[in-house]
Amino acid sequence: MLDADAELIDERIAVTGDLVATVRELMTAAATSELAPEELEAIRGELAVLAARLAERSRPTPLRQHLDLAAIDRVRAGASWPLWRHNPLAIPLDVRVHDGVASADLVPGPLYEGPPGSMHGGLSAAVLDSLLAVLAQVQRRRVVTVGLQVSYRAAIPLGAPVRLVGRIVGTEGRKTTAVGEILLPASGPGQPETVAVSAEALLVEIPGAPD
Ligand SMILES: CCCCCCCCCC(=O)SCCNC(=O)CCNC(=O)[C@H](O)C(C)(C)COP(=O)(O)OP(=O)(O)OC[C@H]1O[C@@H](n2cnc3c(N)ncnc32)[C@H](O)[C@@H]1OP(=O)(O)O
Repeated sequence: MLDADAELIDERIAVTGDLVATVRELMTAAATSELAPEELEAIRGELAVLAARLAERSRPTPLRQHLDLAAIDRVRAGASWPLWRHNPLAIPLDVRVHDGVASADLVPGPLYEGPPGSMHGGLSAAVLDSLLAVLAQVQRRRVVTVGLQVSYRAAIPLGAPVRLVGRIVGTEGRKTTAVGEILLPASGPGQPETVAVSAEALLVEIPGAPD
């Protein structure tokens, strides 16, 4: 690949990431705005123009950064992995892997609501699935999840920080078992974090290099 091509791809990845981050802000603002109906209708018209402009040239699926062998080496050296940066429907996570433990911080926003005021269980499952799949892939295995068992132990309030952690507990042939948790902050100094959600994933290696 020519240097100029690589620079263009890097620029597209960066600019699209920033664009999608702004779209996420827009999604929250649209869903929660209390402007007058006529103002909302005017804004909708402006946004429809922008949506059509973006769609003038498009790709079949979202842009994505590949967790390939080079990226895995960077993560193993301490870089975080910006998961789902380019898909506004998914929850973005900066995944770190240190001493075999994957972790990420998250503040559930208004769009993550399931039961009133707390996080949707399917979204909790999705973030843990993603975290554990990245962790397995950082072991240089290209994997998909074939099973995910989730236990909801405490509600996760919206707007407050939580911590995701995951680790691998077993590997047998093509199969990897990994466990993860979503932790609520400790209520005070010396207090433990509360496990709000725990999950166990079974991941199976599929042919091909990690990507
Ligand atoms: C950047 C990277 C990070 C990306 C983050 C996002 C990742 C999100 C992760 C996902 O959600 S992945 C999407 C959901 N998963 C799928 O779409 C997988 C669908 N399933 C398949 O495609 C096939 O089942 C699969 C290729 C995984 C396996 O089919 P194979 O024919 O190659 O293998 P086989 O069926 O022989 O299974 C291999 C082993 O896994 C076991 N296995 C397969 N499916 C299972 C299952 N459902 N439950 C329990 N065990 C299962 C199976 O018993 C066997 O065990 P043994 O080796 O001990 O015999």
